[in-house]
Amino acid sequence: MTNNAIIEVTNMRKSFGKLEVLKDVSFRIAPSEVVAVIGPSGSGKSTMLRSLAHLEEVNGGSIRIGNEELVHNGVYPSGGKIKEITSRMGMVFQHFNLFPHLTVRANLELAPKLMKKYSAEEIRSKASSLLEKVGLQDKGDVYPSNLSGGQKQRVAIARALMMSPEIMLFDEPTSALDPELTGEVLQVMRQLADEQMTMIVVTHEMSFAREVADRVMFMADGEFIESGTPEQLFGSPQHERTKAFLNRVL
Ligand SMILES: Nc1ncnc2c1ncn2[C@@H]1O[C@H](COP(=O)(O)OP(=O)(O)OP(=O)(O)O)[C@@H](O)[C@H]1O
Repeated sequence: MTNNAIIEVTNMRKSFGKLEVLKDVSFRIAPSEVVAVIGPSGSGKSTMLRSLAHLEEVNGGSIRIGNEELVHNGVYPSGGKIKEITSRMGMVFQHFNLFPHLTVRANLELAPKLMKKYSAEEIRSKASSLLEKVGLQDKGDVYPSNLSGGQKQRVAIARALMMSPEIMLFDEPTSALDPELTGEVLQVMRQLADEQMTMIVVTHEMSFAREVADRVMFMADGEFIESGTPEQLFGSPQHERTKAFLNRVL
């Protein structure tokens, strides 16, 4: 898998001051793979994901996206290279992060307009088809404050898809939602998985990890302790820490 991995992380380290949050993290993700990252609160899952999207800068290690290095042995490239690499990834956050002063449609259209990636007409038609894809074709003119949490998160997913990412990163996308609204978001994510989108999903949603992920990675104290298919990880976890965590959450 080394050569065809779409994401390759090698010896990634990240500290906040004296707090070592990621300790020598290495993993590879294959194209179209759906990986769920699970683990206790504070174990470094968000930091790992945010580092991939360059929302945090690591202190050491390398991150390769496709054939390009976002960071090599802790050193970042200069110029527009970073933006070019991170534009291949879309990210969805726990708290949606929509622009409150923009309509749903304007939220979708902002980044591609700024990046001048498509013509105005293409942007409009892409926004319409993505709103339809997430079941919100009638909400284009509405402001985020008038949407439910589940609807906001579906807008956030559509917005991330506007730039035609090759990889989608989800940071606990359903954690801020009322339980009855998680289903509609997970449904959209399942559809993306079915369409062969490469996805890394940090989640507390064990049913999603079990049913949709190709692979589940268990993180604790800034390290990946164990990784396997959902059957392996949930059925016969090998490490005591994985067992203890699953006993607590299942
Ligand atoms: N910007 C920051 N500055 C200082 N410390 C931080 C920062 N971001 C995260 N941390 C700390 O890093 C550790 C890991 O946080 P992180 O959010 O990555 O964990 P997590 O596994 O995603 O947790 P959760 O499941 O609760 O979201 C925590 O101790 C957190 O307080």
